[in-house]
Amino acid sequence: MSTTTTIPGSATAAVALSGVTKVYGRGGDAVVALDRVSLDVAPGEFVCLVGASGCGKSTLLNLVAGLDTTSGGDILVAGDARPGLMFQEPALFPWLTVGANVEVPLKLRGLPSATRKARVAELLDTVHLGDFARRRPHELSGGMRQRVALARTLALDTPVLLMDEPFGALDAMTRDILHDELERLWRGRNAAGEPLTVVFVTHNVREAARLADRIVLLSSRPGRVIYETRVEVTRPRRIDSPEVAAVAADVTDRLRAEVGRHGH
Ligand SMILES: Nc1ncnc2c1ncn2[C@@H]1O[C@H](COP(=O)(O)OP(=O)(O)OP(=O)(O)O)[C@@H](O)[C@H]1O
Repeated sequence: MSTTTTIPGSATAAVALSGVTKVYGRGGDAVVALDRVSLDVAPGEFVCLVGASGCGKSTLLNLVAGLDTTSGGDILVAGDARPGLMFQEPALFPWLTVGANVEVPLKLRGLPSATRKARVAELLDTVHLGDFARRRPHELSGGMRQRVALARTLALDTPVLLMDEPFGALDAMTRDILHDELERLWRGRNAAGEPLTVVFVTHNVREAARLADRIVLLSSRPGRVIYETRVEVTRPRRIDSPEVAAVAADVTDRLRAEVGRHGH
């Protein structure tokens, strides 16, 4: 049915889902992945989506990204740009240098060469990879490759960043550093009056409590919003702080109860 649309100049929500349903397949084989999900994400807000495996988190992001169409309901995304999407795998072009990878979206946007070079340098500095422009992806660590992927996504100059378990494959220390960097970058954009709205999917409740303004818990399949909580812990946060642990414990209890009810 309907698909992603643009909200012209909307000041209220950067992303708005209204009664979104997604059914894969037909007849007896049909799988209801999402069931009437409604969710408004404010401009500049950082929302983490958590839920049991298979509850439809990736489906929801893919729908907002416009990679797939809904079976019912509406999704509205503010602004002209398509949302940027980042996955667990950085999916870089291995034959291109780091700089050339980041340049790809700028080329696709038709920007002139000098503008592209300056923007690539700026973006690589933002993710602390200013000295690595001429390297190739295989010469970098997993965390560095994910930073390149982040720089490439930011090159879209999108106001909406959709992140699907982006740090799920990284070790705890690297993930911790990338949490700090993402938070710094996101806060910097908001402080500069260029709001960056983030919808971040994770299995890791601690990670959600570390990063989110708001955590949204989806039920086991079919995914529905069953709980939301604002994370009031002062930023910058530490993943091992008692305040973050307390938020994570609350959400984990609710997630356990949900998984217990459904057996998955
Ligand atoms: N293309 C597809 N065709 C049929 N079923 C699908 C398709 N994509 C996803 N599904 C099903 O829809 C449900 C939701 O999948 P989705 O990947 O969105 O969940 P998820 O919450 O992101 O899972 P995980 O946490 O394990 O990554 C699952 O039962 C999945 O098997």
